[in-house]
Amino acid sequence: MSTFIYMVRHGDSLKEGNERTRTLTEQGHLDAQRVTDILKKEKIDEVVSSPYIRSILTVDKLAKLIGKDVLVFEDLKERIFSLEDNRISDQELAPLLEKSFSESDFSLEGAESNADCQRRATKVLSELLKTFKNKKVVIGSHGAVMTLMMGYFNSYYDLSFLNSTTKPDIYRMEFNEHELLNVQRLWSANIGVSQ
Ligand SMILES: O=C(O)[C@H](O)COP(=O)(O)O
Repeated sequence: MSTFIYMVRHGDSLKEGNERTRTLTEQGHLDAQRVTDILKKEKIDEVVSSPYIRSILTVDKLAKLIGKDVLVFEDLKERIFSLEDNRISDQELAPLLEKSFSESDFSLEGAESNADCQRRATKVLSELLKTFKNKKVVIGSHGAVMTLMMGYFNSYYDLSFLNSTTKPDIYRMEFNEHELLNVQRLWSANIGVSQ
């Protein structure tokens, strides 16, 4: 038996407003339905999420479908890039990520480094692998924290991987206990779209 973790990066989100409460765009909501359609075939047992609304909304339809509540873990939130409550701009984020993926302890004043974020999020992931051994668990997540959790098990999941992912995205990780056996991408933007 294996344990399956499904990393789900949230869908397209509104760029204005508070980092914690920013919601999905119309496209983001449509894609959350596609995420649900893809994952309903997987016979998921549990749905957990980052506390940020855009992640919860991306996996919430699936949780409802399987009759579960979304279990929210504070330490699954996105890496804290700056002390500001609002979104860091793409222009500021790109060089910050470059530096962070080459110096894992680097952070802006008072914020988190890649190493800090990876430590707290993999602690939760480790607990989930123990608590839900041999089950299938969906995690509503974000680009950086998802990459750092995946990178903990395999260094292939680095900045180039992060830059290659989409919003939303889905990766199925198969574990034997705490050993990562393989990863498969399940998201395809064309699923459910008539050609
Ligand atoms: O997944 C991510 O990269 C973060 O949550 C930020 O995404 P957003 O700025 O599109 O919400």
